[in-house]
Amino acid sequence: MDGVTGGFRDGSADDGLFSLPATKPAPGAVHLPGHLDRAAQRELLDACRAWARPPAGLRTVRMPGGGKMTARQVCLGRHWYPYGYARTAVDGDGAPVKPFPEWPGEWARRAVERAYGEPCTAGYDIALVNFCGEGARMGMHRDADERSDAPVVSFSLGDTCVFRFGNTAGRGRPWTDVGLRSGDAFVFGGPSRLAHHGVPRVRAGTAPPVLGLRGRVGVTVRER
Ligand SMILES: O=C(O)CCC(=O)C(=O)O
Ligand SMILES: [Fe+2]
Repeated sequence: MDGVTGGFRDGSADDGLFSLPATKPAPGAVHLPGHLDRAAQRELLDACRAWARPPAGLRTVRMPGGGKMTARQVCLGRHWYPYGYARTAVDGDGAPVKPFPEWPGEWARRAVERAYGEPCTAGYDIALVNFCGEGARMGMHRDADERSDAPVVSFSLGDTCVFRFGNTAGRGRPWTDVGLRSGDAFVFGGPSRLAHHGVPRVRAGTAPPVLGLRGRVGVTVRER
């Protein structure tokens, strides 16, 4: 058993919009289960499939220590590399990064408004799309390369993952393991904006069959 908050529910059920309660694993961190309905999930996944194509498409990220990230990534708006943002895929094919369309920013603002119950005017302009195939994971890290303190919004598609949400002091405990299912949103801002987080596990085969996706896609929307 993983120590997953609230347990895992049947990934084949379509719970519809807003049917499950939001939870707050840390101050400023809000999990919104079932935030995107199936139609929105398909729309976002179709867009991710297009964004993943070259030029400046899905790539393997090499870390300065010599390791490789097991999640593969494509960026919109600005290209993230360890550790900064560039206008071109500096550690990929060198092509200009694809533009960040207005709509994922609008989706992110809506998620923040629902999470915090107040208007959000953040000028979202970057998305990092991470694809976790078989066995991929993401180590504990902070999203610290943005100048803005606007909340980060993560949208989940495909297989359910364990999202480990920790603290600002370091990579270790205390943390809370949250099961993120396809369609969930997770907002972290305010005192949790620079909290460590990671994806220690993806549960293979739990994606909604209608998406036709093997693995998990996480889309994080940020303001530079
Ligand atoms: O996939 C997610 O939900 C989070 C990904 C993440 O932490 C990141 O892109 O920095
Ligand atoms: Fe992150």
